[in-house]
Amino acid sequence: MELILKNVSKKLSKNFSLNNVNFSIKNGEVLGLIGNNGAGKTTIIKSIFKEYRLDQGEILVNGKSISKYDLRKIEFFPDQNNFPKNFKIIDYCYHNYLLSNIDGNKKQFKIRFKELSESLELLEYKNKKFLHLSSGMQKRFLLLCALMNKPEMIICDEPMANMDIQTRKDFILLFKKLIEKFDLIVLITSHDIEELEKLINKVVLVDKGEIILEKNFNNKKDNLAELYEKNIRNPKSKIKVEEILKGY
Ligand SMILES: Nc1ncnc2c1ncn2[C@@H]1O[C@H](COP(=O)(O)OP(=O)(O)OP(=O)(O)O)[C@@H](O)[C@H]1O
Repeated sequence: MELILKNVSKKLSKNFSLNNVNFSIKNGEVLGLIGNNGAGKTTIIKSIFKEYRLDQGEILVNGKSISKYDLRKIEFFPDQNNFPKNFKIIDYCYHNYLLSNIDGNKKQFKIRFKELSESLELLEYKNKKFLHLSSGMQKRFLLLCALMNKPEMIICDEPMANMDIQTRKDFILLFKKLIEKFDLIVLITSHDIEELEKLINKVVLVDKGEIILEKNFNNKKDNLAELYEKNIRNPKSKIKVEEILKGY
């Protein structure tokens, strides 16, 4: 699969637009989409999932305009706050499975669920509710759910938010293994540059709604922090701390 964003533009407000966004991602690539808060990363992801009508440009899969069928092969790995935690894990996974796999049935679901939960060492927790699990374990289950439909691509927006240092390290290690095992294409956003470096082999820098760099990334040669500092326009903070604290 190859996903291409071609001259994508979308005005969200008078203060923010995506401007002529171009980049691509294909088999074998794990792409880190990096940028400051408000740079437009989530807007790009929402555009891929057709949440916005583009003002200009197109999103192509294997050379054709992205379709609902293509989107069934792309899984979104949700942010921690974006799913109902009162659900039993197995029920949440089943609902998720049915939503994105209209041909799926319970028997196939059970086989796949057992296989994945065994390899992720999660089988014994399947009847627990999300809210009774640690943050790290919730993420592992969300990964499991995302893998249920054998996606070709996974898109993750800040998957390591709210994780402590060790949980983040464990998550990256596990995710890396899963990417290799299932031959996944991955698009990931994260502000955790240090962990991200261990995962990605391509980097796209976005700044103020524009793509300012797209290049292959080699963890042994390249340094993400350097690339970021060199390329991203980093205006002085607009927040005047002394003024805010005046009177306290
Ligand atoms: N629906 C919307 N209508 C108007 N403006 C929006 C809307 N959604 C987001 N924005 C604005 O668009 C800009 C880009 O937001 P976006 O969420 O894409 O940034 P981001 O790079 O994902 O940031 P972060 O790292 O903080 O998650 C921000 O200024 C945001 O306030």
